[in-house]
Amino acid sequence: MSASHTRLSVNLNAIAQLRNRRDLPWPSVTGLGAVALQAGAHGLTVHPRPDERHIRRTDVFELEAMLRRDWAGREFNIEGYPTEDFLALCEKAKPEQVTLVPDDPAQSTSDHGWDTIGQAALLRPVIERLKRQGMRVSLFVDAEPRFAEGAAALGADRIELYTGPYGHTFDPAKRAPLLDALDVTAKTAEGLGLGVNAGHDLTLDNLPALIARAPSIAEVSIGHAITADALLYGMAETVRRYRAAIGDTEVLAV
Ligand SMILES: CC(=O)[C@@H](O)[C@H](O)COP(=O)(O)O
Ligand SMILES: NCC(=O)COP(=O)(O)O
Repeated sequence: MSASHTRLSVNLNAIAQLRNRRDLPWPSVTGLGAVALQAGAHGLTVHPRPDERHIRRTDVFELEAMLRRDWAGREFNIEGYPTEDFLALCEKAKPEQVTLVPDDPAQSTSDHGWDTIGQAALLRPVIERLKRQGMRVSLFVDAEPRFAEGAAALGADRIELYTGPYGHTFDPAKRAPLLDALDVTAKTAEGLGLGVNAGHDLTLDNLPALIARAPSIAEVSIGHAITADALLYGMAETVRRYRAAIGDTEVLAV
């Protein structure tokens, strides 16, 4: 199998949510992040929401310090809605990538992408502000080519394809048109010079068909299913299984 283009970023939200059940420091967000990196995850992703239901500001800075200290070459990806607080957090943590997500604070999870055309006035100055400070900017979008076109016009570096509808579909026949939409949006983005990430409800079951259809996807960020599988197989073995599912055979320095 030829080396994959796709890399895995492990989202630690669910680990943090489990930790927050008690006033105790375990399961350790940094500890399990380190296990994931040791097993070859290309990076770590967090989505610090305003209510700190899972990832806390303190987690962000502990992870940033650990990555900078111990994991040269691995990436930190911070996701969130561009409030002033969120932008200030990113400017302090300086992750390699910021993924902007149009979530309302009351949402239970991310369930749609940006209207990169209708919300251009909000997004453009934010993208410029983050890029000026050396952070790569990715915009979370639904699988519609027009949103990739809007992201390119705004000067974003990447899009992240919202794969929730695909992840919620288990019938291969019903998955086909969803894969078509993801593929055409990815190809539209690439044709405009954008990188393509993907995420939300990706699993060991649905990843191979997605990567086979859109092999140019640069990064998949996965948290919910990886955490569920880690309860069965352990984090290290789970990361190895997800890397195999995306065809990532790169030998990384540890
Ligand atoms: C943007 C996205 O789809 C996910 O990365 C998001 O982080 C999920 O958030 P919760 O973990 O809070 O459901
Ligand atoms: N951007 C998607 C992500 O980071 C994790 O989403 P999920 O795997 O928890 O659904």
